[in-house]
Amino acid sequence: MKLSLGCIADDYTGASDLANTLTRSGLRTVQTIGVPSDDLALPEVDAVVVSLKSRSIEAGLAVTRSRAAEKWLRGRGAGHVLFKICSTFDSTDAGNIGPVMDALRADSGETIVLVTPAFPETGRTVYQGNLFVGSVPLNESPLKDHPLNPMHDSNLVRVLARQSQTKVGLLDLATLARGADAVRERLADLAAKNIGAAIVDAVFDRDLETIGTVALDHRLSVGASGIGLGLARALVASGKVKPAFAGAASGAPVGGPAACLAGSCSQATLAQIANAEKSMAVLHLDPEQIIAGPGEARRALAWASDRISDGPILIASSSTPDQVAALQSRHGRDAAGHAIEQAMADLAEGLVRSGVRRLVVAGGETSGAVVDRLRIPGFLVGAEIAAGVPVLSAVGADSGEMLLALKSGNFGGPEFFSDALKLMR
Ligand SMILES: Nc1ncnc2c1ncn2[C@@H]1O[C@H](COP(=O)(O)OP(=O)(O)O)[C@@H](O)[C@H]1O
Ligand SMILES: O=C(O)[C@@H](O)C(=O)COP(=O)(O)O
Repeated sequence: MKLSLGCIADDYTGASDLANTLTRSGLRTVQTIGVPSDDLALPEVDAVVVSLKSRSIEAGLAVTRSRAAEKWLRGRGAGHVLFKICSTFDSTDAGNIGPVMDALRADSGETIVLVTPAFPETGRTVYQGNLFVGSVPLNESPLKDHPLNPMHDSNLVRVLARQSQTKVGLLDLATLARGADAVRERLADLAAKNIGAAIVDAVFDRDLETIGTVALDHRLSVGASGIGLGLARALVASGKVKPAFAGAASGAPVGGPAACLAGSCSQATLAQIANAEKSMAVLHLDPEQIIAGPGEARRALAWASDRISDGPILIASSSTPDQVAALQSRHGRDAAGHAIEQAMADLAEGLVRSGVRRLVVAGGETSGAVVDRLRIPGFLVGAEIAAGVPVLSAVGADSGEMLLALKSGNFGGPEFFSDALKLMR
C-alpha cells in the first residue's frame, strides 16, 4: 500500500471529520487509533488518518507522538502529511499546534508550511488571518468558554506566533484569488524572509482547492477538514488518485441496543441534549459526584440497564459555562476534565458489556477516552450524519462489529442524536 496522503489528527472526532471529508472527496480512507500495529489488517486505501489524543496533553508528548505517526505515514509512501487541528484552532499559548508543526516541519525538511483551519461548510472562515465562527470572530464565539482551551484571540498569525519557534506570516485572500501561481510566488517571498509558516485566508471551497493544489508541492500542511478537501480534490484533479465511491462502509445492520454519551459542554451539544429529551430517556450526571468517586457511574449504569431494552438512552455530564467554571474552580480544570472523561469511558465499557453495539459520543476529548477504553484500533467511514460527522464502523474491535459516531462538540444540527441513530442501524 502506497499512501497518496498521510494525516495526523490531534483528536478522534477531528480525525473522523477529516476521514469523512476525504472519503466524500473520493479518497479511500481509513481512520486508525494511534499508530497502527503491524498486524492490523488495513484495506487498500489512498489516505490514512492517524488519530492521536494530543490536543490538550503536554506539548513534548504531543510532539513525540506526532513524530511517530509521521514516520509511520512516510514509511507507507505518504509524500504529503496533513497535521489536522481543530477548525476553531483549539490550543493554548503553551501549544500544541506550534510545537507539533515546528517538529514535523524540521523532520520533513519543509521551508514553509501552509496553515488554515478554514472549513466553510461548518462556518469556519479565515480573512486577514482572523478566524470567524459563523458571523463572529473566534474570540466572541462560544469557544471563548471552552472547558479546556478557551480561545480569546481571533488573529491566528498572533496565536500561532505565540506557540511556534518560527516566524509566522499571512497569505491573504486577495493573493489567493489570483490563483495558484500567485500563491506560490507569495510563499517564496515569505520563505525568503525566513518565515516558516503562513496562515492562509480561505472563505469558500474554491479557495481551499487553490490551497490544496499548492500544498501538494510541499511535504507538510496544517489545518482542518477544509484543507483536507482541497488536498483530496487536488489529488483527484491531478490524476494521482482515482476517485472512489463514498461511504463504502455502510454494510449490514448491526442492531442491538443504542446509547449516547455527551461530555461536550458546547452550546451546540447543550441544545442537542435538550432536544433529545423529546425522543429518548436522558440522564444528567452530577459532575461533583463523578469527581467524588465511581458511585455516580455505577448509578448511571443501573439506570441504563433498566431502560436500554425499551429504546435508545442518553447520559450527559454536560453543563453550562458558569457551572463548568464553578466546578473547575473547586477541582482544577485538568482534574475535573480527566475525572469526567474517565467516568464516560467507564460508562461506555459498561454499556458495551451489556450489549450496546451502536454508540454516539459527543465531545472530542470524551470520544478519545471512550474509544481508548473500548480498545478500538480503527474505523471505516460510512454515511454522513451531519457536516463533519460520519457513521464509523469499527475495525478489529474486541467487541466485534460496532457502529460509532464521534461528534465534535460544535457540530451537528439540533436533532443530532436522533439523526445519528436513524443512520446507525
Ligand atoms: N460538567 C462539566 N464540568 C466541567 N468539565 C466537564 C463537564 N462535563 C464534561 N467536562 C469536560 O469538558 C471537556 C469537554 O471537551 P470535549 O469532550 O473535547 O468536548 P468538545 O468537543 O466540546 O471540545 C472534557 O474534558 C470533559 O470531561
Ligand atoms: O475541525 C473541527 O472543528 C473538528 O474536526 C474538531 O477537531 C473538533 O474538536 P472537538 O470539538 O474537541 O470535538
